[in-house]
Formats: sequence, structure tokens, C-alpha cells
Amino acid sequence: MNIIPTPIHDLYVIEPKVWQDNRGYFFESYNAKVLAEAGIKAEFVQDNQSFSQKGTLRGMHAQNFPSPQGKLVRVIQGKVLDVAVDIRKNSTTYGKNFSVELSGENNKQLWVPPGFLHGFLTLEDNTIFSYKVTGYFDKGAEIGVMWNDKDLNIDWTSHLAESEFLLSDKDRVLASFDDLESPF
Ligand SMILES: Cc1cn([C@H]2C[C@H](O)[C@@H](COP(=O)(O)OP(=O)(O)O[C@H]3O[C@@H](C)C(=O)[C@@H](O)[C@H]3O)O2)c(=O)[nH]c1=O
Repeated sequence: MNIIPTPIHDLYVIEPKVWQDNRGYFFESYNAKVLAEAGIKAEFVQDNQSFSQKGTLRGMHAQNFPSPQGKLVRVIQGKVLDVAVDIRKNSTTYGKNFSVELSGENNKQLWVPPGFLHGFLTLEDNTIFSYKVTGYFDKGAEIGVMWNDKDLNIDWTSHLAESEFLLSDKDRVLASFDDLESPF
């Protein structure tokens, strides 16, 4: 399992070691000890899974106090562009975004600590997205920023045309980054 730092402090890409043989493959999708040795000390309390058709954009989401969440995200089937934005006010990378392709083929994961916005765009039909979170779902604590916020300046459209994007009603009316009072 390789744990690779990104340009954003505390945000890591994780590449499991995949063992192939004539039956198929095997990999450890989560190993608490290996992550802890890399400085990722997370206690997960909930696993989530979503299924989406190509062009689905879910984001940019976080949970406020008292229920902040770290997320260990991966794709079981299909492909996404996964994006995280640092919204920790004292961070030197505050407001910066990082994106990575996660797929059922590359088996990469992204560790998104508390204090980040998170979202993804599915690049293939029938994409199954799976993630572990460190805090329980708390509807009243949900916060978010519009996917196309001018200050976040996330490059979504070099991957898929905007006309193909499918969003929830909730994600069409999120705050601007400027209006978000980051609690982190
Ligand atoms: C996130 C979540 C949703 N739900 C319910 C609420 C709602 O009725 C239904 C669909 O929820 P949403 O529309 O918020 O699902 P979705 O837009 O997929 O929300 C997710 O987006 C990605 C990008 C994240 O990072 C996640 O943390 C989460 O915010 O599922 C739960 O029961 N538990 C949960 O943990």
C-alpha cells in the first residue's frame, strides 16, 4: 500500500498493492496500521456507497461541527474525477483544490481529512462509489459550496461537457465559497 502526499497538506492518495493470479485479484482496501504509520489516524464509524450514471456531479460537501467527517473514498466500479478543497482557515493551502481519477481499475483511494469540501464527477455509467467516514451522518450539520464556484475554480469540464452534468436539487443551490463561513 503506497501512501502518497499531495500538494495539499494532510490530503493523501492511497494505492493498494494488488495481487493478481489466475483466479483474479486480491487487495487490502483498508489497513488501519499502515494508515496510522503514515499519520492518518482515523476511526471510522460509517461506510457509505452510491451508484451513479455518467455525468453525475455530487458536491461540494462537508459536515460542520459537532459532526465533522474525514472520508476515505474509492471507486469499486466505473470511474470518477474526485475533488477535495481545503477549507481550514489556518492552512497554507486554504481554498486550494486537488483532483484525482479514482476507478475500479486503478483502485486508488483518497483520504480527505475533516476540514475539506469533497465532491466527484462520474466519468462512466454504473459507477459505484464507496467510502468510510469518521463521523455519523448529521443532516443539520451539512454545509456545501457550488461545484462551479468561481473562487474554487475546479477544472471539471476538461473531463466531460457541462451539458452532461446531473446534479441533485440540493447541489444546485449551495453557497458560494465567499459566503461560506468556514467553521474549520
Ligand atoms: C450522506 C448521507 C445521506 N443520507 C441520505 C440523505 C438523503 O436522503 C440521501 C441522499 O443524500 P445526498 O443527496 O446528500 O447524497 P450525496 O449527494 O451523494 O452526498 C454525499 O456526497 C459526497 C460528495 C460526499 O462527500 C458525502 O459525504 C455526501 O455528502 O441519503 C444518509 O442517510 N446518510 C448519509 O450519510
